[in-house]
Amino acid sequence: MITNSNTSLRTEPSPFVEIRRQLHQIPEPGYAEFKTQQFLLDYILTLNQDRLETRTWRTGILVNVKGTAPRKRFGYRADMDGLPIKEETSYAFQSAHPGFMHACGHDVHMSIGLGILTHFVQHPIRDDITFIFQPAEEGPGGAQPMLESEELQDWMPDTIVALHIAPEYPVGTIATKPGILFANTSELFIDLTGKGGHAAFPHLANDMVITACQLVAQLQTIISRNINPLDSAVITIGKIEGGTKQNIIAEKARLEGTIRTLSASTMTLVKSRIEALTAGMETAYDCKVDIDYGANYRQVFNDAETTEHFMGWVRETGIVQLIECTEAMTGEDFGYFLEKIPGFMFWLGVETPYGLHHSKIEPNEQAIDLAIHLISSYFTAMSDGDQE
Ligand SMILES: CC(=O)N[C@@H](CCC[C@H](N)C(=O)O)C(=O)O
Repeated sequence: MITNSNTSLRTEPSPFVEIRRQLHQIPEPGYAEFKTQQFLLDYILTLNQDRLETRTWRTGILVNVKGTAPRKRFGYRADMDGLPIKEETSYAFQSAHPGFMHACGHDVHMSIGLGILTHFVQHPIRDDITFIFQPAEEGPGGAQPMLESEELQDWMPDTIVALHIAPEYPVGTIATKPGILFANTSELFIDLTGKGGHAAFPHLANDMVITACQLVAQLQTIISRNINPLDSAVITIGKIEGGTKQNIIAEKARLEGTIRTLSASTMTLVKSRIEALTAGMETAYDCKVDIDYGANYRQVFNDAETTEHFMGWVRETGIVQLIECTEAMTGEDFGYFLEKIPGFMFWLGVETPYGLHHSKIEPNEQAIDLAIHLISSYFTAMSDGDQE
């Protein structure tokens, strides 16, 4: 049973740690966050509804907390989906969905969202706040269609904030910077079709396992030989599939990966090199290559004025220690929100030895209450600071 509490006066762990543990047990893929959506809706219904309005959009949720005399609107966005990873944590509250795991902290992001929401139900401010629980961040990307959705238009924030857990930073710290924080991304799916055959007669077939191996190695030469060493780009092939049996030459193979760049022009360059290399493979290995770039995300670009103001406020209040970080090659479809709405994303320190997308990641839960307090205090200060 979930109960809510006053987040500003808390001296012991809040119920939002327990909420995170419950969310952790029900990780679901993008646009299939049905249980997660229901869990969040059930919790929201436990709150006093006087100032609340709730809408659903696909498997996502929008909540409006009405201010007392609104002049503007703040926004907090949390992503909802899990990853296809078999969990290997030491938790007693492991995933109940075999083969799926919250290994990117979205359970933490959502529980923090509910904590901030609870705070403002209990301590309303002058201004309105939109809470955006967004599906499909890991793919195919819920941010862009949610931004364009009818449901969000009259609750569009004037300033928006999101956070992402950071295993490498201690609890009690956050890290951010004005400008680019996360990279441009593009998914990459390459299907190779050759000619299958008997393992003993390779000269009569075109083996797509061999072609796939060559291609994986060649793709890395784009990074090492085509990209200016002072620029940055990543190509990761995270999955290879090919063939049917050990003594059958593979007719088909498939590579699945992702491209990361710090500029749109470098993304164009990487894609044109992939196309040139694969055209060469078609000739060299007498096969057919089909490329699909899947979901593409814009860079996460923090608005300079809003971010610098937030960083100054964090230094002044000392609620957490601020680290001015460099950009990372992670991707986030929150970049679409930041393209339209001034705001920022920051890393939340949850110090843990295993990184994002690792089956053993165990974020330090003490960061949950701290983040609730930080964002609640920030929105309150921004709202109070504008009083005439
Ligand atoms: C924060 C984080 O880990 N985000 C994901 C976003 C994935 C975008 C897309 N599905 C892709 O793989 O390119 C990341 O992997 O950085």
